[in-house]
Amino acid sequence: MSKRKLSRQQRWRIEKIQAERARRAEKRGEQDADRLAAGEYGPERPGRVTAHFGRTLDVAPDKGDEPVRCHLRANLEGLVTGDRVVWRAGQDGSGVVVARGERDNVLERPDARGQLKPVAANIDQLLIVFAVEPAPHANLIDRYLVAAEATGIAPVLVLNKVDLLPSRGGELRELLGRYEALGYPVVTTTTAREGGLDALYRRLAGRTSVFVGQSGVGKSSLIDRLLPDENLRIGALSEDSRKGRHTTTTARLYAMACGGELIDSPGIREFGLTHLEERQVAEGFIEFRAHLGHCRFRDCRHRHEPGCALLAAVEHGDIHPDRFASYRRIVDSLEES
Ligand SMILES: Nc1nc2c(ncn2[C@@H]2O[C@H](COP(=O)(O)OP(=O)(O)OP(=O)(O)O)[C@@H](O)[C@H]2O)c(=O)[nH]1
Ligand SMILES: [Zn+2]
Repeated sequence: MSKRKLSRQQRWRIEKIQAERARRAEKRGEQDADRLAAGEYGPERPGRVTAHFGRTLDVAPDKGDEPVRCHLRANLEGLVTGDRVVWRAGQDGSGVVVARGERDNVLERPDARGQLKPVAANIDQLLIVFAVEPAPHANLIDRYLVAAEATGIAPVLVLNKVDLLPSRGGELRELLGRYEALGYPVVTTTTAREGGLDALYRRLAGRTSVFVGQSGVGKSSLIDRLLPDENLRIGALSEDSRKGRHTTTTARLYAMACGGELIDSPGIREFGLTHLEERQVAEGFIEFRAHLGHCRFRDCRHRHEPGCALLAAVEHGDIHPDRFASYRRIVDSLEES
């Protein structure tokens, strides 16, 4: 409908609504200005959420700074650990978060009802930890990689307990070589030897990381070494839980001595294959991407279809048969669930 066709009454109503909006915005601005003038809140500053409990957040003004306990301005929702925010300091040592910055990415986990909920944001890398013992199945590594690819967060493979590796490296080294050839960074670690984490420190420096992986691979052992004063922090956590907060599911952002930041919670470590579409699984195998969309049938499921570009790529040695078998297993497991 063109403007000209609006009746006088409609025009009047629209003008009235707009005037009301402008008046309210002005009033809000005045209130903020008043408070600022009265010294109630300091100027706007950047910060990053290091923990959150409902509408209360901890915000670190800068890397490694002691966080400031903040509340959320009424119109803000859904902030998570790792979010970049704009906040203002109050006089009593607390603060108010007034805006959320753009997110590079967000890590989601299913809640009790199976619905995906964001738990952390702005993560540079997902460190997928596996170990010489319990030995990883290639399919398990692929599952993690597919899930990581679906989040858009760069995965890094961390092989821990290399002190248990036979001197020649054996099959596991060969397997890792295959992932390196696909372009995935691989880092080896051991907590059993001096200097066993040096390569990991270099990987962590200057980035925000999350550790994930199967039980028993050594995540806690690694994180204990990265956060030697974590006991203090665990103390802080139990203090929060006495107040009845759900701290066990709260992700926290820690500054590490090696210069990087770590986001961790028990829930995050269990990150795995969530609800994915068959398409996403295929796209999660990075070497498949060049071939996707080239099958004869648009709805090809890459099983026995004639003219399937993926099957042809396996035939020509462009896709490793183990990776293709792994893809099949993951797709089949989606159907079962
Ligand atoms: N030999 C050897 N053992 C290690 C190494 N790192 C960890 N371990 C041992 O592996 C076992 C499991 O380590 P955790 O750190 O508890 O593993 P986790 O991944 O945190 O396991 P969950 O808490 O079950 O998720 C422990 O007995 C550790 O002492 C390592 O580099 N070499
Ligand atoms: Zn196909």
